Amino acid sequence: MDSLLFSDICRNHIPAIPMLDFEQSKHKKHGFVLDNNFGSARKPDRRGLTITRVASPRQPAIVPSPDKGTVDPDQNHVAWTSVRQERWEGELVVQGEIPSWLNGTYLRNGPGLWHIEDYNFRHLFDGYATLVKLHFENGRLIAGHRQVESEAYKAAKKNKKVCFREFSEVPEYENFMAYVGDLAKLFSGASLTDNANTGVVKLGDGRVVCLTETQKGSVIIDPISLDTLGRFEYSDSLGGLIHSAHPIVTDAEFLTLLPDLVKPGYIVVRMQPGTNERKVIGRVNCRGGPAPGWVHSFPVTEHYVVVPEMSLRYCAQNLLRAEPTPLYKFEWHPQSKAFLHVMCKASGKLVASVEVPLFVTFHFINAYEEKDEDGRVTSIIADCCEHNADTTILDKLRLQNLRSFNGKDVLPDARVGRFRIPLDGSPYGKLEAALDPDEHGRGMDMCSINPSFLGKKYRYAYACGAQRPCHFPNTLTKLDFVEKSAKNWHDEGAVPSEPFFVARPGATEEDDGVVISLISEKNGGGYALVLDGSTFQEIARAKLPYGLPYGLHGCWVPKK
Ligand SMILES: CC1=C(/C=C/C(C)=C\C=C\C(C)=C\C=C\C=C(C)\C=C\C=O)C(C)(C)CCC1
Ligand SMILES: [Fe+2]
Repeated sequence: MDSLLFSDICRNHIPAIPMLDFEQSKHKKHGFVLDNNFGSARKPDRRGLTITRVASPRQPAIVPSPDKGTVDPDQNHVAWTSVRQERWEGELVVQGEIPSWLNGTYLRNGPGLWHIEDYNFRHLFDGYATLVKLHFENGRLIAGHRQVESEAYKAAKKNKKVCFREFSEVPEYENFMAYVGDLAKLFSGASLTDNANTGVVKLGDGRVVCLTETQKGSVIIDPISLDTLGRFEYSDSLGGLIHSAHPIVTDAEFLTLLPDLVKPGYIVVRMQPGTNERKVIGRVNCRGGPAPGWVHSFPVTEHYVVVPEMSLRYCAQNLLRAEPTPLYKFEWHPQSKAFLHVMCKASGKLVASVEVPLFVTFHFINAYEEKDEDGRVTSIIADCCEHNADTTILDKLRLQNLRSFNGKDVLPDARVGRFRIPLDGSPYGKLEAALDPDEHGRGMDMCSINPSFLGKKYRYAYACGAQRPCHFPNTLTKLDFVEKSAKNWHDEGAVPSEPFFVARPGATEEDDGVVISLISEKNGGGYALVLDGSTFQEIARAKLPYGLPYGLHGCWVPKK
């Protein structure tokens, strides 16, 4: 990716008028009618009421409703409202000061379009991938967003309906034979989605890839224009349908897990920069069953890969079903227990496999090796955003729940779950909270660390916490595992996305850098936020011309 002068980017950038918006295509989507300057949008609410919502922050988005007084904006929070047009780009006015050393692009991926025609999706994870960028250069900020042109998204636009199996949504079948035909395609993975809506990574060779949990949902994008360049085709013959949505990516390597749904286990693979070929490091056989546990993410240390075997296990039948079950593609098998397996990166040898207390996590934070006075590795510490072994968090992420906050404190408790895995042959590992969950309001997910401390003993992590009452993580929090304390940032009624840490070039202190997040405001607006990584105080913000839907994970593409 050639470095562009800021002036080039500004010159080439799309004028702040939507290039192509869902509303101006020949079919109205949900009746949105968007004028050209983001000034307003009118949307029939679920009761057919036409709400005129003004994007201007000066006017409240609360509007009269015939049946129950004012409609609280939380009923239509912009975080849970589909992105309003397909793409946009423009320079933002910065309040405060962006550090002059912050030069590069923060990309954030997420499921930002939750309807096709008049059909609303069921779950947060069903949305079509919406890629957002914040390009920082010499204290200035260009923002933009664009839909990722997956086959699933293009087919949905063309056929005006869901055509591939998403997280909870599956295509409607004309008849039983069509359903049978789709089952056959499912075994080949053809009917599973490639809607790469979960994360985005910059490979060591500079290619930028959007990801989801299907292997086919690996899509190469241009980090400047946000164009979809094509599918990332793996050139090996490892096969399988699923992989971890959070590979471990450094300039030197790419590690991921391929769950084996046939013979329950995990294949640990490595891909070198500049290639598309994954090579097997080793294999872990599951100790529980009937299927592998969900591996949305996993941690590594300097020398080991930690393979989590959660009791929330894939369910092949649920992958086939026409209707979702309460746990979607998964089943909860507490009697099958939970395990952590430790594999040596160099040899692929299994060096430990311990039973641990039941846990539910999407996101591991980091892991590191503990050594004795002779430098021998005695145990491994692995930290995760742990939901107290409670699977109801998946239901809380249904869009109906996210869009109907009534002020009750319904967000299930979560904590930093710290595993201690002994490497002395002991059969059991420990799990406890790394700090008092009340330090971060007992909300915990969507985490990041200083990437220089990946796999190493670390002191700080950044995540989303909770200021209660709430129904979704609504704070940004900086966790200090030495002081066992947290600093919290909160904007009343706003929904912040993952706090992403970017280290200051040349920094030696772990928290010397900034934390970037995109905030969806209660009034329907949105802004980019930059916090100081050390003080966790706000140093800059820049309002977006329109509110953005919630997003999941990002990456940093430094300016060369
Ligand atoms: C899981 C499978 C699929 C889809 C996965 C997708 C699209 C995304 C998963 C995203 C996750 C797990 C995000 C977690 C976010 C957690 C949050 C915000 C927690 C907040 C709580 O406090 C496929 C692609 C359908 C294939 C089958 C498996
Ligand atoms: Fe994730």
